[in-house]
Amino acid sequence: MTQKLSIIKIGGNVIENKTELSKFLKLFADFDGFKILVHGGGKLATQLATKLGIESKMVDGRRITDAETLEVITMVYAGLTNKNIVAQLQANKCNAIGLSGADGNAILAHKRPVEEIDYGFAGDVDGVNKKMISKLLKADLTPVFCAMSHDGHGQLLNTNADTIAAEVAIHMSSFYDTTLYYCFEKKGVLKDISDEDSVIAQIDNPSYTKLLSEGIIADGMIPKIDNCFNAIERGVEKVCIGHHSMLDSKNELFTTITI
Ligand SMILES: Nc1ncnc2c1ncn2[C@@H]1O[C@H](COP(=O)(O)OP(=O)(O)O)[C@@H](O)[C@H]1O
Ligand SMILES: CC(=O)N[C@@H](CCC(=O)OP(=O)(O)O)C(=O)O
Repeated sequence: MTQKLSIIKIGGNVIENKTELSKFLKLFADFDGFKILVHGGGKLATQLATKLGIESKMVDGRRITDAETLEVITMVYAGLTNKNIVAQLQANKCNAIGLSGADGNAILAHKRPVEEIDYGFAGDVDGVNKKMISKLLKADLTPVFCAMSHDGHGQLLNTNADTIAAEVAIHMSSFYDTTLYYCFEKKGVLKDISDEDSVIAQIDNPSYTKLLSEGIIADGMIPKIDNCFNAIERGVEKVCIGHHSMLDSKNELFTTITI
């Protein structure tokens, strides 16, 4: 029987809130089975960039990553955020190991070609070192990935954390039955953004098209759901979007994405 693996992504609004982050990390540490954590941290990067006098530019939810911005995000994602999360997981008796995509050649990418927009040092994923990651899991280590990949020629690249989570889940699904969880500050995909309890239980391709045309799904939720469909279409068993308390088995209110 194929073993189960959970890939869990935690969003930037939770990372910024110390109390909520610590609640989430406790749930994550107690979560049964093989697991991998992927974290964002875009908001913290924007805050540090502002303090340093560097303007942050986003296009369609993606950061334009020039050389200075790459330095900031490396400090924030692979440094401060990743190491704080790992230390807190260790305090919860979860033997976490923090990784960027360069560590152990975990996530290989290429710099996004310049078309209408030059995203700078933004990476599109080409491959995931599933053998290395599997060895870590079997050694009882829990990988914690930040939103960074590399090109194999010495260049670090910025890759959206939702995409890192989907790509890791897709590649690991040749070894494991994988479930991908997108955890954030809301209870799921909402029918009415002002009503926290209006969670849509299931979204498939036709209902997604309708929700998009009605403007119910917008902003950062669009690339998130695109990543969900990509994952389901490429071998991931199950994809859920929900509150960061979703890892509590008592919590049954969240959104499931199906084809
Ligand atoms: N229908 C919807 N239901 C829930 N959130 C939505 C919806 N439409 C847009 N959003 C927005 O999408 C955001 C989540 O996307 P994003 O900020 O990229 O997530 P993350 O915090 O995981 O990085 C929510 O904070 C919310 O403002
Ligand atoms: C290319 C790109 O846009 N990368 C993202 C990576 C961080 C991220 O995805 O963080 P959240 O999950 O908290 O949004 C960025 O720099 O904002």
